[in-house]
Amino acid sequence: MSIEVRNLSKAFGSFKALDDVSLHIESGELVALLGPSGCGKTTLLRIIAGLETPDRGSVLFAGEDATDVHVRERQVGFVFQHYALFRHMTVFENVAFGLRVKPRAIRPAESVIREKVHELLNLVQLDWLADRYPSQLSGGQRQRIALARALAVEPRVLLLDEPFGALDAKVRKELRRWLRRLHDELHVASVFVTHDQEEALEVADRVVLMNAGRIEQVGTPREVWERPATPFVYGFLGDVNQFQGLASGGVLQGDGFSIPTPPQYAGVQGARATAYVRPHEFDVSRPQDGKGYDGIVATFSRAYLSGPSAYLELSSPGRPQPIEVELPVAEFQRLDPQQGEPLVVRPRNAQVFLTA
Ligand SMILES: Nc1ncnc2c1ncn2[C@@H]1O[C@H](COP(=O)(O)OP(=O)(O)OP(=O)(O)O)[C@@H](O)[C@H]1O
Repeated sequence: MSIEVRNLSKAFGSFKALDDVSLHIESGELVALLGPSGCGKTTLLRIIAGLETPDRGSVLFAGEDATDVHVRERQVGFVFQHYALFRHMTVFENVAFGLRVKPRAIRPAESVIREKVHELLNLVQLDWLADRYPSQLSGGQRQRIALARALAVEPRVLLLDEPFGALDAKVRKELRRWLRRLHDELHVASVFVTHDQEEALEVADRVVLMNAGRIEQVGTPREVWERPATPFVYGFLGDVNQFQGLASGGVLQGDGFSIPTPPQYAGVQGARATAYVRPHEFDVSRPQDGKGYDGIVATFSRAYLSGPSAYLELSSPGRPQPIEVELPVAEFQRLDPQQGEPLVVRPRNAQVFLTA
């Protein structure tokens, strides 16, 4: 079932937690809400769930207005980071809970409940833990049981708020791949909140980048990574170097470099602009005596190797931040820079935004 939110706004006192947010999520899509702490991700999820009422705007499920539908009738399944299982109930009883509390008229027979719970426990691959209590499970197992419990009532949409946030990095990685496979089997619309960009880019069909109550960009992981729409998205998704300059006639002229500006800035004359360059988007060489060079002269300070890459830090006069460069290890070894040595770095690729 598809989810649509239209022009949602929500304020807490004078603080705008959501400011005119619109979004469409297709049935079968797994969408990540990604952004820094406090940007409104959870508020958006809670409004979709029906746990929070918007000041303005509407929520539609399968094209029908659900804004005033009570949380119990929305058929949403949700899993929160600290959504504790019932401690006094076994795993089996936890998963069965949502079915057992249904009104008598629509409550399934005991035999149907048993079958359904075992089916769900098999789905999350933990049927062998049915008789245990939550305190006898690992954190990852608890989250998978919480998910099984959310799925028991056959939700039309699945909402997950940092479901793996409290777990260590290795377990998180396993669980998010597992979530992807599970989502593909279930084919519901799923929305999960995260502030971990790697998690969002790896798992989601589309990523919604949020900042200060607004959506900055919506796109596939590749689109948002390769073509960030705003400086905020650039800075949020991975490391990036910034270079100030003046944009005129289709070119950003900076200190020692020039970079073409996007077509929409072709007519701009003498506007202040910033170029965003990822660490792997530089060529690095030694300045050659007597020749002019096209590039930024910077002093090599240090480097470390990690996997196939070398990460270099260079300083340049007038720049408070070092320039961060990533080179293939073999190239770094060929160059073999010495500490304090001047090098020339040249952006191969950059995205330019006018500076407000
Ligand atoms: N019930 C509330 N009363 C007052 N302020 C609230 C309430 N709920 C949320 N806020 C504020 O609204 C803003 C958005 O909160 P929200 O929980 O949606 O952010 P988030 O992006 O999910 O953040 P995090 O990643 O830290 O969970 C925050 O500044 C928060 O303090």
